[in-house]
Amino acid sequence: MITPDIENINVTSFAPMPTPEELHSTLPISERAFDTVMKGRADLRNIIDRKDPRLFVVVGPCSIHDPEAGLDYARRLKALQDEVQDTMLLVMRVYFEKPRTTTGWKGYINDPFMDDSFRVDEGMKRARQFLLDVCELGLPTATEALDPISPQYLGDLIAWTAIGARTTESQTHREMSSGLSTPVGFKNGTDGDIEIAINAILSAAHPHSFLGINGQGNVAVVRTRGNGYGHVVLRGGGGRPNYDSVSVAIAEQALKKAGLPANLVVDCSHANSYKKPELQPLVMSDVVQQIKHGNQSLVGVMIESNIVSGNQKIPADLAQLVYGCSVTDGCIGWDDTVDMLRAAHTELRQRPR
Ligand SMILES: O=C[C@H](O)[C@H](O)COP(=O)(O)O
Ligand SMILES: C=C(OP(=O)(O)O)C(=O)O
Repeated sequence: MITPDIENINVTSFAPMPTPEELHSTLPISERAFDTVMKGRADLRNIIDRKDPRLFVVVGPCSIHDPEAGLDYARRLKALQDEVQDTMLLVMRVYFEKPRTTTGWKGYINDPFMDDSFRVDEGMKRARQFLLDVCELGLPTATEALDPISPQYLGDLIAWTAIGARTTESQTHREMSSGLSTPVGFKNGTDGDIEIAINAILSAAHPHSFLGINGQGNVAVVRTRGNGYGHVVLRGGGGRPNYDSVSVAIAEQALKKAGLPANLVVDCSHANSYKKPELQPLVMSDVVQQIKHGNQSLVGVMIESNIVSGNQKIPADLAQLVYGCSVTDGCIGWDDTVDMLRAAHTELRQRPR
């Protein structure tokens, strides 16, 4: 029995959710989506294992808030993927869970109607539908795993996972990562600390036992195998970027010292571009030059991109929202995204093999 007056003093209610299995049976994975996810994960593992010389590119909106615009973006990206596929593997950034520095909209799962109604049940369903739609286009997806329960609902539709700068040091997220089915990129901390990401890789590579839920929605002790595909995502921090060749060499040395393979991803956004989206192409071009000059550790990049550049505040009247423009961090617009990726494609064709 839960005793009122002493327990859950600050909890106002518990709203029921469908179980992961119920949501899977409402929106089952299709054959095409299954193939996309399996191929996407295999391609990513092959890139990380150096069996595939391409660069993987996690590219897409800072967050999804309008599935129609998100799918419009996905169709454009799929066409671009077909064009650049011999040098790059494009994986769409499909971020539904936003970690906030203090408060703010926490993403499409938490508040899909953006009106503080917090219909997490509806958000999870719509998120799953969106992921299915993207995978059915043949485009693999990447997301940030923030809530440790969400992967039970959506994990079958994800090819690459990020653990964010604010949670890389969290044991809960390292445990969760040890059971994820995808390669996992651990961001360095917001202060620029890469040691926490290295410790996260070491921790997540081990088996863990921790509390979670199973497919039937029962509280369970989750026992994991350990995830051998953890890697560092350099996102800058503490007021300075860390994508330059010296920072990359420092990260390589730190990984070597920890006995880990030198696998690095550069996030062109966030502190690497001082949160100025228009600077992302400069970061990307620097990374591509490092690769062209023989760097062996850079396996991927991340780009925050949308149909329309910049970002917008969420207006009280949602009809005023600008179509295809971020409601969280600023993004580079579509035309610049195409230019940036085509330029990288041309350069990467000349990379040493
Ligand atoms: O990329 C996303 C943001 O940088 C992150 O969610 C933090 O956002 P905030 O500082 O606006 O809360
Ligand atoms: C929150 C994000 O990044 P970081 O964790 O690097 O701040 C993000 O990529 O949306």
